[in-house]
Amino acid sequence: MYNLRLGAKRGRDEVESANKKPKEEQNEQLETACGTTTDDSQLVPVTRPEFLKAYAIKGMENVYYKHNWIPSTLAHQWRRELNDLLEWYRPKLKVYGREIQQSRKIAAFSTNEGMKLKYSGHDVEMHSPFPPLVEKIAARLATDECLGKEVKFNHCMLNMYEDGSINIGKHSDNLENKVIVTVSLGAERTWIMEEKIKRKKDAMGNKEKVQPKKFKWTLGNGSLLVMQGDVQKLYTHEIPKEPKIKQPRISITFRQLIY
Ligand SMILES: O=C(O)CCC(=O)C(=O)O
Ligand SMILES: [Fe+2]
Repeated sequence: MYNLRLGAKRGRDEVESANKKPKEEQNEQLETACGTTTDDSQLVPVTRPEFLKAYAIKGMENVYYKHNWIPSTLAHQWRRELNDLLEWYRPKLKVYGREIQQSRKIAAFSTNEGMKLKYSGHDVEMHSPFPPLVEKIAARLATDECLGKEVKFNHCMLNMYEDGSINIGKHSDNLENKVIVTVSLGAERTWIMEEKIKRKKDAMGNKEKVQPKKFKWTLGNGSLLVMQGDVQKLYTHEIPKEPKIKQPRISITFRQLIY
């Protein structure tokens, strides 16, 4: 079980400043997938009891975190190699009719050529198949020692954080992402998940004050995070800016996308 820092004071400041996020981040959840295949029989969640038991995040369901999945030297090596991919680019998002360039570079891949993905008015540049190293990492995830052989991914999105000035604002991913497995490579970054709550109004029409539960921990170099089930419906997640961090991080988010 990984040790969490819940609702720490420093976290609060970070969450508040992350809330004043640039407009480019605001609509990140408005992602739509389309294509021709909806055969999701191949898309099964992680069920391996040993993994689920050992790495469950306390206080949440369907979120799992393994801090030392691979040795840190290997993680650095993978990051350097992925850094040289030719598919990295900065998406141009349309927000309230204006075009804004996202500060975070991404690279997107699918196993099937027909997969199309859109977010914030932007058609994601999708490449197929997965690059050899990404394929190798996916195969290492899908073993009996890790997630289990049956856990396959049809899409992955890589994110590049050159340093702590690059963040990802508070968002949830589309529910069509049945499973998201994130491999973190490089600089350690803070990860915050926050419960989504619908605040009721009182007789005067004022919204009730409720403190959403927050979960916050560090995503280590070579770590593994799994989100599945209802997680996107129940929680937001974000990686705030951390100006003191000067080192780069790349995340690979392996996904099972129904499209
Ligand atoms: O970089 C990460 O670990 C998270 C990225 C993320 O939330 C996303 O791509 O939707
Ligand atoms: Fe996300």
